[in-house]
Amino acid sequence: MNLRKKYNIPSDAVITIAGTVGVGKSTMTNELANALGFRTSFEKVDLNPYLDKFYGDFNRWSFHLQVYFLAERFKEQKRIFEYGGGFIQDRSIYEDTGIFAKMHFEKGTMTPTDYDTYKSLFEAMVLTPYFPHPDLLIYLEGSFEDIVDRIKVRGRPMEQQTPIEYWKEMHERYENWINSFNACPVLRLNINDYDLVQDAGSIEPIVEKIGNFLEQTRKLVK
Ligand SMILES: Nc1ncnc2c1ncn2[C@@H]1O[C@H](COP(=O)(O)OP(=O)(O)O)[C@@H](O)[C@H]1O
Ligand SMILES: Nc1ncnc2c1ncn2[C@H]1C[C@H](O)[C@@H](COP(=O)(O)O)O1
Repeated sequence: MNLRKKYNIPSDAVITIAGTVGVGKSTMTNELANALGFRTSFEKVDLNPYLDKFYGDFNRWSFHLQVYFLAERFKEQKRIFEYGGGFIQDRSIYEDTGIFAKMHFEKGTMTPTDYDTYKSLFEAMVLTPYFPHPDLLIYLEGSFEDIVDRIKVRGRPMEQQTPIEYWKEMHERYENWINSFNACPVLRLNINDYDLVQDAGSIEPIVEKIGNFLEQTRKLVK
């Protein structure tokens, strides 16, 4: 039986997968979309013209990269809106501003003027009808050691050359960020509690959790 129907997940739901670099968002996006018969919305890392340059020189490229990501996510958001939902989205727009832009500004690798410009652009774009909040944000969490191992195994060259302190800082910021995030309902999943790579069957308990969670949030809204 179709897992979406079995667990009563609306066909127009929009579910965003959040979490630090390497935690397993893309893998989860693919598996969940397959299980639910949903479309996917991915970050296109290979086609990003700034990402490599950014890792080589944060000061020079952080503003360009944030503006590029913002434009890409806005286009994706519009696509999701036009299809009428039924999407799994790899990373939320909230992380761009709440984690990345903020971190680069606070560490001094984005100037205050650039950060202000970015924030006003973000606010102007997000406050449009194309930006309904997702029905659910799934937050993937795990130990710093496990996540760094995954970054190493995946082996993107630009990420291998990045000092480990960068990933540590990001891991800590994510924990703080999610604890105060309230733009939409959040379901937290620990990466030690499932294994989508070795065990294909581990997606069903996750879908069941999502179904139960959405049902609870529907009751709260009524
Ligand atoms: N459940 C899992 N168990 C083991 N390895 C995983 C799991 N999920 C993802 N991985 C591996 O971890 C690495 C990062 O996963 P990915 O989905 O690309 O993360 P993200 O999109 O969050 O950066 C990949 O090499 C992927 O195969
Ligand atoms: N908003 C962003 N600013 C800087 N870097 C970013 C941003 N969004 C994604 N990234 C980087 C981090 C990774 O190197 C790649 C892809 O992210 P992943 O978590 O592996 O999907 O882009």
